[in-house]
Amino acid sequence: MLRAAGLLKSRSAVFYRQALRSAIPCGRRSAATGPRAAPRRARSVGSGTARRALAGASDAAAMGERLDHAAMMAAARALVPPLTADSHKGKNGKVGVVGGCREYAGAPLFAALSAVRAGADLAHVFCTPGAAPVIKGYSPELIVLPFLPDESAQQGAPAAADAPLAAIRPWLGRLTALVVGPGLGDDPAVAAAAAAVVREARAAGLPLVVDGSGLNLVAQSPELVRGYRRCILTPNLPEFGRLAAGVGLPLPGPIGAGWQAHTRELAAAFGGPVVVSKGPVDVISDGRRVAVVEAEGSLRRAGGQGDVLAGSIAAFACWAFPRHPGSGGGGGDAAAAEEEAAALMAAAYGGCALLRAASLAAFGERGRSMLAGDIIPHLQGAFEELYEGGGSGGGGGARM
Ligand SMILES: NC(=O)C1=CN([C@@H]2O[C@H](COP(=O)(O)OP(=O)(O)OC[C@H]3O[C@@H](n4cnc5c(N)ncnc54)[C@H](OP(=O)(O)O)[C@@H]3O)[C@@H](O)[C@H]2O)[C@@H](O)CC1
Ligand SMILES: Nc1ncnc2c1ncn2[C@@H]1O[C@H](COP(=O)(O)OP(=O)(O)OP(=O)(O)O)[C@@H](O)[C@H]1O
Repeated sequence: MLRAAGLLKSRSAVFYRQALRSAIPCGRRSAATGPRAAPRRARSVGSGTARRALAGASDAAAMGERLDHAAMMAAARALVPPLTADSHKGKNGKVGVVGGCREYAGAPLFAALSAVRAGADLAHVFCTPGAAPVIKGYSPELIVLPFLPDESAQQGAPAAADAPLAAIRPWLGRLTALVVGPGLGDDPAVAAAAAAVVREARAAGLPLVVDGSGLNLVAQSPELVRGYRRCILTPNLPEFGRLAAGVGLPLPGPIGAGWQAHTRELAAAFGGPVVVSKGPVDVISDGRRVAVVEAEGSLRRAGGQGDVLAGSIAAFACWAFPRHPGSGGGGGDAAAAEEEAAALMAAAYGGCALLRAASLAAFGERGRSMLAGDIIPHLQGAFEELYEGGGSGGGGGARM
């Protein structure tokens, strides 16, 4: 048993190291790290395919100031708070997740657990009553607050927002980042409540990560986040298309990675938020600059990986704005705006690189059976390897 555990551990460590090497874009790898030391397993050799598929998306670099990988990783690393003996509970981040309904209880669970596994101290899930027992039953770690409207109650959308907001409002002031959308679903009353929470969070300057169904809200009402600098939108390709339609940005041809080449334009159309366009590579832009996360990840496309990413980014967002002073709104000091945008880009990049490294390790262990939940135990080793200079290699066989 112990031997088996040790074996798993050392095998995981190999994958973290592979992930670290592949986190360095191909063109720079030989200069920075020399040739790959370890042979790659047959099932994790997809990066060439991915990069070919991505030919269009990487052109995004030509459409804005391209930020360097090493600089982005250094910026992400600089956000990570040291673990110190005088720290108190909450100092390293309190993440809220607005999401979870009867259909989708897994998405907020993945996001919230990933946030705490990435290093935030506390995670709260604001969900519907139908989702709460499932989430709570799965993890005693999470603070589960069933304050979103009951989907079965058929309330009118506008009126329904008042009571949920009143219940959630006192908690918002304690949070350091908020994820909106994983598993939120499309019930109008739930959507209205979530929109009200976004407005309130924005008014308080709370960093937001908007994902999943939350992006549908933003596509329908772009003004919710337009001009808000402390916001990261994390669309997959269909969500990217809906956001583009929402702000009147034309996209060429059918859905595909080529759309990612328009990430900078989409971010510019929102005029504040950072956009993370997920796909074969992750393209990140604040509307001016572009960073492309090309690290190898998993070949599995099991559902929920975006939720793990949203939670991971939220942990970095907590560290980017520890006490969220200021408004994060438009106008004001240009230097402060620049600094906020850079911090948010670094948070997004840090989360994307982490998710890819942990996915690669989970894929190495589970192959075709890999699920989103298998990634979460690997956040530890991936994090240590990428951001703390040498990992435990842990994760194999651990629980979420
Ligand atoms: N366990 C849970 O609780 C989980 C809950 N989740 C939550 O569910 C909610 C709705 O999310 P969603 O995944 O159903 O909606 P969306 O992302 O619009 O996909 C719709 C369809 O678009 C397609 N498609 C997708 N990607 C594509 C691509 N790259 N390129 C091309 N096509 C692509 C694909 O359709 P297909 O092409 O296969 O017919 C896909 O089925 C949301 O709140 C989310 O957080 C999830 O997090 C999963 C785990
Ligand atoms: N074609 C791809 N090739 C390689 N990696 C990918 C590809 N598509 C997605 N990924 C990886 O998966 C991550 C999540 O992207 P995905 O498109 O699965 O999000 P999502 O659909 O929002 O997820 P969820 O199932 O949680 O809703 C990306 O950040 C990237 O690391």
